[in-house]
Amino acid sequence: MTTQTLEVVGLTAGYGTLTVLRDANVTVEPGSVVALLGPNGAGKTTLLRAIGGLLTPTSGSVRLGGTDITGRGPTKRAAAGICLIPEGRGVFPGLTVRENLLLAVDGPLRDRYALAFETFPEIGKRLDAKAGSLSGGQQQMVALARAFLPDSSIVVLDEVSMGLAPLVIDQIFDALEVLRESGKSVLLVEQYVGRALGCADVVHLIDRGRVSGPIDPSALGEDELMSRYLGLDIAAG
Ligand SMILES: Nc1ncnc2c1ncn2[C@@H]1O[C@H](COP(=O)(O)OP(=O)(O)OP(=O)(O)O)[C@@H](O)[C@H]1O
Repeated sequence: MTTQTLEVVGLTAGYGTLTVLRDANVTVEPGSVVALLGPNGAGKTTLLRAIGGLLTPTSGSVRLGGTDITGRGPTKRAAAGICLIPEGRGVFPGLTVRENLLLAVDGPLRDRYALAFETFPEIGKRLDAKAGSLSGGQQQMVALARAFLPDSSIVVLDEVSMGLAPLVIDQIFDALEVLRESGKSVLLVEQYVGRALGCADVVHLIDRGRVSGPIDPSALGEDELMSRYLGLDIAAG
């Protein structure tokens, strides 16, 4: 599947009468990694949910390859290539790894998940284990496996490193490079600012629902980023 440009244009969204996100503009170019950084409650998850079609905005649009997809639900967006990996381990602990993986595909598991198994060999070896018996890191790899499917072209990740040991976080960030190298684009929300700056081509800051314009992370060090825009209690991983 060819990766297309994802555009969030003038998006305002919230919950009931609460407006969380105001006039957000974010563009994810094909093959690029875009990081969205900001404090707790700023609206990061809300933006990702609106991109995934889980939340209907009050105004603005989401466009894929120039086509307005704002009115499409999550299933159609997934079919169009948008792969949302939500916060928390998105696995069913009582099902085996194989059963978890089969939820997202038809057809032979080994073919469809070839890139995922190459990237995370331990999950390919544990297909018959209950997902709940795996370590937290391995469960996150199972949750992430969908991102490696050939039909996932834009991968949207909400705090994938949450609660994981530093070595596992290294593995996950190496895996993001694999995604990029395979031609996919990545939009990620990440609490570890240093890690996000290390892999992102473009950064957007978000504070109280306001999203900054695109920032070139190489032009801005982590300290400057933190002090100029955030002033947050964010751990530098
Ligand atoms: N389902 C909901 N109903 C009502 N308010 C919500 C709901 N989900 C989130 N909110 C509120 O919207 C605001 C933004 O939440 P959101 O989860 O988008 O922030 P975030 O930047 O992802 O924060 P965190 O880092 O804590 O996940 C918060 O004030 C939150 O309380």
